[in-house]
Amino acid sequence: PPARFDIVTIFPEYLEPLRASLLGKASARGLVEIRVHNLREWTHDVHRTVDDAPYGGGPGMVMKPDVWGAALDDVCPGGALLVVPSPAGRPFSQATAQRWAKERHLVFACGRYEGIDQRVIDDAARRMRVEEVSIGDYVLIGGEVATMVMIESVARLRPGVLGNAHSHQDDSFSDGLLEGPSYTRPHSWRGLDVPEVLLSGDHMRVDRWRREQSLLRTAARRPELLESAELGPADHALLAE
Ligand SMILES: Nc1ccccc1-c1cnco1
Repeated sequence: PPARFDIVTIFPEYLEPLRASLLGKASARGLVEIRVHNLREWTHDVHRTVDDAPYGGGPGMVMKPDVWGAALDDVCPGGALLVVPSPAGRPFSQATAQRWAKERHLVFACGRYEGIDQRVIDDAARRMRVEEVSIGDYVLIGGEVATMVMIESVARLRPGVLGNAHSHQDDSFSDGLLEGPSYTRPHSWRGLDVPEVLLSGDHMRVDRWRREQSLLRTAARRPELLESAELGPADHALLAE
């Protein structure tokens, strides 16, 4: 049965890229089902108002509870998992993607930066699971781009979506270290040569070199990952150099 992704947004055109390329093909093949809903369909007034000034004052606008409540009543049957992208959310990670890949039905509520009236989330939590999630510590205009990031990382884990090209150990994060440098032909390009170890045909040597590159890159760019990675004595010796 296809995994279903429903997205509620005031910028439906923002989600068009999900119809293109890989995910477009996957949905054409019935592996996933992506449906985009325009929040304004649930507005009550002639101006199709979706937000209003915040109680307590302050900058920006807050999205109206009655409009969102009507939309989620229609879009979220019982049993769906409601995802609310938010800068104040719990951090999204590959572990989150793995967990969500098991879900039949995910609904994404795309709100603006100042947020959605809290009662929408409190009311939804009475009848479904709700997760407020951040994709990183930077400010976006709304939740649409975060939603595309999360849908891509979840959909690619669904069987058949990536064809057999999908490497099952998950890229950079399989052993907790960053992926090192990659090379392909030609072996010399603009005066830059591929490290000769990779042309040696000595697989033990190649594997060891790749491990060293991952360790050095992780130490340089993401030292905090080293604490949770499984390092052997050779790894510690290299990092102590
Ligand atoms: N900045 C935002 C504004 C609106 C909705 C989500 C976000 C967000 C999600 N992850 C980081 O930021």
